[in-house]
Amino acid sequence: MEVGFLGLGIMGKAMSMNLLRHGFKVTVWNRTLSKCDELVEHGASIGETPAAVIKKCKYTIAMLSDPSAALSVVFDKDGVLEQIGNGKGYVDMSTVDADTSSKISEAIKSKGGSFLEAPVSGSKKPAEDGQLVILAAGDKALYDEVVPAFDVLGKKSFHLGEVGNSAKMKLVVNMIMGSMMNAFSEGLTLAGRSGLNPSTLLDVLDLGAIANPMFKMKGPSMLKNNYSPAFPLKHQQKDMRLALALGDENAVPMPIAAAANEAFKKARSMGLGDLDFSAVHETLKKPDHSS
Ligand SMILES: NC(=O)C1=CN([C@@H]2O[C@H](COP(=O)(O)OP(=O)(O)OC[C@H]3O[C@@H](n4cnc5c(N)ncnc54)[C@H](OP(=O)(O)O)[C@@H]3O)[C@@H](O)[C@H]2O)C=CC1
Ligand SMILES: O=CC(=O)O
Repeated sequence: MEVGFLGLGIMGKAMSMNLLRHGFKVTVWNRTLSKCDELVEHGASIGETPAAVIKKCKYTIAMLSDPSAALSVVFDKDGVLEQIGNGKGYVDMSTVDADTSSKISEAIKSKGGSFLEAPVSGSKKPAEDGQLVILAAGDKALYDEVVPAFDVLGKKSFHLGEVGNSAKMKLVVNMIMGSMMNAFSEGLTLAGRSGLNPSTLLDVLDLGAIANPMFKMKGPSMLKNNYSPAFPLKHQQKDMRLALALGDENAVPMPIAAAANEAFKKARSMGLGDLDFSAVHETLKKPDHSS
């Protein structure tokens, strides 16, 4: 199967590498074109523009940072819309809001193409290991056609109905995750400041009802102040912001998510946006008055 891939950030690189490893022919494009080189070494071809990739491939996947990137790659000059048409499918796996996804869907369909939104749960490691959870919605025939690619990228795929449903599902999931990360950071900090060993807290948490892979994976590196990015904090804050807007639309009070969003904003203001989202832990540390 031949696929195009737009966006080779943390996720896109891992996902397209995975497709190559499983025998897919992959044509890649990235805004910073030099990031294509490593994929080319592993057998990928390069498309000079999103339009060139769409022209070449029957199916194209996108994995871009945010709504503005997702829209730009479709609507701007040399974008997806210039070459999409009958018989071509576009699958946007970026995390965006339902409105953005619907705009893209309508534009693609108006040109005769078919569209799926398919954001994913799971981070850098699950992307490398083909263990993502794929939340697809939109054209069911396209979904059925790209299942072989989803089977390589993920451990489970859902088709959630009409476009917008997957965007919403993904935002709900990440709203919960961002709130949990803040509670976890506060717990680690409180343990340390009140004279407990935070490592022992990790062991205790892992044995009880609130044990989860995120605490287990992130806890030890957070205690070492290691925030090497798997899921960049700026993207988690974008997801909190979009989830809060969804809450606003639906008149759902979300005081915990709102507080978590403020903490992620504070972290961004401290210059931590490109680090892992667990770096929100740093917002709780005492200022250093030593200098
Ligand atoms: N990392 C993770 O754990 C997960 C991330 N996600 C979601 O997946 C998406 C990608 O995340 P991730 O790979 O981590 O992000 P990165 O920041 O690593 O990569 C972002 C990608 O978007 C591209 N991009 C940004 N702005 C534009 C633009 N205006 N036009 C064209 N391309 C642009 C970047 O290109 P360039 O290289 O030129 O900057 C890069 O390819 C996000 O929506 C994120 O929320 C979902 C699940 C897990
Ligand atoms: O969106 C991030 C994730 O880990 O899922």
